Order: sequence, then structure tokens, then C-alpha cells
Amino acid sequence: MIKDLAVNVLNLEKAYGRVWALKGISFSIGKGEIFGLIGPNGAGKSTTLKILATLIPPDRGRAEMMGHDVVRESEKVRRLISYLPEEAGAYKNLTGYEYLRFMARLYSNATGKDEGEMLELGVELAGLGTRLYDKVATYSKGMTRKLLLARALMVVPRLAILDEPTSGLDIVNAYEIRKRIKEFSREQGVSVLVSSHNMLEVEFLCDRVAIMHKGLIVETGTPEELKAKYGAENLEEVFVKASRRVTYG
Ligand SMILES: Nc1ncnc2c1ncn2[C@@H]1O[C@H](COP(=O)(O)OP(=O)(O)OP(=O)(O)O)[C@@H](O)[C@H]1O
Repeated sequence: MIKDLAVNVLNLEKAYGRVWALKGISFSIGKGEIFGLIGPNGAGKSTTLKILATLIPPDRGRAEMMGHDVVRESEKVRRLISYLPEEAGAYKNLTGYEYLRFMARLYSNATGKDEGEMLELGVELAGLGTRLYDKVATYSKGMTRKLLLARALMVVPRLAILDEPTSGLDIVNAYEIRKRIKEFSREQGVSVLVSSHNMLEVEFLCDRVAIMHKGLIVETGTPEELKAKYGAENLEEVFVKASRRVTYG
């Protein structure tokens, strides 16, 4: 039982037409905790993140952020979170700096938070040096992802929802992004919900993980607990064993 909860999800179900993307999942995230949803394509990770980001409603069940219901109190929830979608882009005609300033201004208008402070933090988090003053159109995928991550974190949300933050990036860029997320969460006490199908990444990054398979959570625990339970060397092996158990009973 986690005392200080940032997120509490209870029996969430979601269907797209006849496809049940979520078949009743429950989990909670503690304050300052980095929680990973891992699973293969189609497991329901993005759907879960979108519900928590207030973008789509669940069909059944409920989710609360700091005690606020994501459907009934979506406005309040939006002030507590930031969301990095899997396929996000930044305005290509702006420089990275202009993009961060624009987003800081929007967020400041909505919440009253200090624009200058957010921008300063954003510049530091992006870590793009003088390239920050070049147009986004000239950025590599890794640079764009760093900029978008900086945008998501500079507002210092209570919960950062990051959908596949390192997908499609090379080893060095992926490593830097993971490191940044972890350091930021530790320094600021920000809770993080991250989805990934890269089990090794999740093992490095997350305090606890939930393994998803076909719309269900088949295991939850710290990477160490899960490895010990399944006598596995890494989470990849845990996943194979846990999902086999569900598939074959
Ligand atoms: N807008 C949609 N319309 C119809 N079906 C959808 C939609 N979005 C997702 N699905 C289906 O719901 C299921 C769960 O998808 P979801 O994107 O949540 O999985 P995921 O674990 O995030 O996968 P990925 O790693 O590929 O992003 C899949 O079967 C998917 O095809």
C-alpha cells in the first residue's frame, strides 16, 4: 500500500468499437515515483496514458490524480499533469527557444506560474546549446524529442505522462533522455508515468512497473521483485514468462 498517492486507477475499461483495448486495469503511482507501463504493441499502454491525460474517457472504472477524477474534474487534472504523446511534433518554423517560450507563455496564462522560470528550466532541460536558437525544422529526431521532453517537464507537473519517450532514438540520445527524466523526477519530486516496449529501458528508469498484455496488467512490482519472482535475469524474461502464464493459463 502506497501512502502518498499521485495516481489511483481502478478497473479501467476501454473499447474502440468491438476492440477492448483495456479490460479492467488497476494500479497506483506514489508521489515522486517513476512508474512504467510495459508491454508489446497493442497492449493498451497508450490508451491508458490518454485516459490519464484526460484526452479520452474510459468506458468503465475510474482514475484519480491527486484525488481528482480525470473525467469529472478534467480541468483540475490538466493543471497537474503534462503529457508527451508518442508522435508529438514541435512547430517547425519556430526556433527551439521560441517554441519553449511560446509554450511557457501559454502555460503561464493558464496557471499563473512564472513564465521566465519555466523558460529557464526548459532551456536547461533541453540541453541543446546554441542549436536551441536554430529552427526546429533543422533538428534531428533526437533533438526534437529532447525539446519536447523539456517542454513537458519545464512546467514541473505533479505527474509527467511520457508515451514512449525514447522510441526511434539511437542509444546515446535514448540514454540522455532517460537520465534526464530520472534526475528531474528525483530533484523535483515529480511523479512519472512512462510507457515503453523496451523492457531494459524500463528496468533502468522505473521504481515500479506494470506489465501489460492484451488489455490486462499481468504483473506489478519493482524490477527486482519481478525478476526474483520469475527467477529471471531481466524484465524481458519476466515478460515472456508472465505473458505465457496468462495466455496458456
Ligand atoms: N483510435 C483507435 N481506434 C481503434 N482501435 C484503436 C485505437 N487506438 C488503439 N486501438 C486499439 O486498441 C488496442 C490498444 O492500443 P494502444 O495504442 O493503447 O496499445 P499500445 O500498448 O500503446 O501499443 P503501441 O506500443 O503500439 O503504441 C490495440 O488493439 C489498438 O489497435
